[in-house]
Amino acid sequence: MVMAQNGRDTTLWGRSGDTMAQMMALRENTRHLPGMPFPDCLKVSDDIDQIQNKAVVLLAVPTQSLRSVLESHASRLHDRMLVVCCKGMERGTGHSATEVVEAVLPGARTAVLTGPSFAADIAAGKPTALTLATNDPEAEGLQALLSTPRLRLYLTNDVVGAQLGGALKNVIAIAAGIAIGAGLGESARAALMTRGFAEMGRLVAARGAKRETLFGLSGFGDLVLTCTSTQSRNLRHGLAVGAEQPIDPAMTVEGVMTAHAVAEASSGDDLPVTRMVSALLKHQVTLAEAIDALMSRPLHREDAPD
Ligand SMILES: NC(=O)c1ccc[n+]([C@@H]2O[C@H](COP(=O)([O-])OP(=O)(O)OC[C@H]3O[C@@H](n4cnc5c(N)ncnc54)[C@H](O)[C@@H]3O)[C@@H](O)[C@H]2O)c1
Ligand SMILES: O=P(O)(O)OC[C@H](O)CO
Repeated sequence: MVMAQNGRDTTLWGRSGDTMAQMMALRENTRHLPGMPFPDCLKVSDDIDQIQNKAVVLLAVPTQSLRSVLESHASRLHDRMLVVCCKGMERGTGHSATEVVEAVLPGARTAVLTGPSFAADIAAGKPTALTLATNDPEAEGLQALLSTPRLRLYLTNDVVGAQLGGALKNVIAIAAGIAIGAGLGESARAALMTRGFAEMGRLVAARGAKRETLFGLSGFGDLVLTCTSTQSRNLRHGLAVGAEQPIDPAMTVEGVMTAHAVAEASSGDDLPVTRMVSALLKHQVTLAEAIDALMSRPLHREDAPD
C-alpha cells in the first residue's frame, strides 16, 4: 500500500482467488487492515504471472510457509530481487529465511526487511524506521526504492544478525506475555526482556554475526515494540498462555515455531529463556516449574563476557 501510495507500480498477490477477488471488489483487506482503503493504483491479483514485469518481490508469508511458496513459484522468482519480510526460523532445519531462499533458489538476490513495525501503522502512513539487510551491490538503490517520506530504511550488511534479531524477539515477546498474563509482574517482564536480549547476543555471536546489530532497529527496537505492545500477536499469544486462556489457532505467531526451531537446532548454546518457552509451549513443563528452573540457575555476573 505504501509503495503504491508513492507512485510505484505495485501488485499485491495472494494465493486465494476468493480472498483476492473480495479485496479487489472492496479495495480493502477487511480481515487484517479494516478501514484502510487501498490506494487506487494498487493492483490486486491471485495470478502469480502478474509479477512477471516486477524486478523486486517482497515475500510476506509466515516463515514456515516460505519454502513451499518458493518451490511452487521458483521459475517466476529465481531472477528477481527477493525481499524477505518473514521474522522466524524454519523448524526442522533451523534455517533463517535467506538460508531457505538460498536452499531453494541458489544464487538468488536477497534482502531482509525487518525492524519494529506493525502493518497497520505502516498502512496508515505513520512514521516507521526499518532495517534493510543485504549484501547486494545495488543495496542503496533498493533502500531508496523502498523508502518513502514516512518509511525510513537503514542499511546493514549483517544479514544473519538482522534476521536473528527479528526472529528471536518474537520468542522473548511470548515469554514477556506469559509473565504478564500469569500475573508475575512488570519487573519480571523487564528481567525477561533484558536476559532475553543477552541470550539473543550469545546466539548472534555463535552464528558469526555482529552483536552490535542487535542494538539497532532489528534487535533492540523490535524487542521493545513486540514485548510491550498488545498489537503484537506474539505478546498476545504469551498473554493467553500465561492466563490459561484459549489461544487463536488462526493467528500467525512466529515465535512458537521459532522457539522450537532454535531450541532444537542449538543444543550447545546457552539459551535458557528460549528453551523454556519451547518446553512450556510443548507442555513439557508447567509455568511453576519454568519459573523455578529460570530462577534457580547458578548465580552469574552481569559484567562478565558470555
Ligand atoms: N503483520 C505485521 O505487522 C508484520 C510486521 C512485520 C513483519 N511481519 C512478518 O511478516 C510475515 C507474515 O506475517 P503476516 O502478518 O503478513 O501474516 P498473516 O498471517 O497476516 O498473512 C500471511 C499470509 O500468507 C499467506 N500464506 C501462508 N502460507 C502460504 C502459502 N503456502 N502460499 C501462499 N500464501 C501463503 C496466508 O494466506 C496469509 O495471507 C511474518 O514472518 C511476520 O513476522 C509481520
Ligand atoms: O504481531 P507480531 O508479534 O508478529 O509483531 C509484528 C512485527 O514483527 C513487529 O515488529
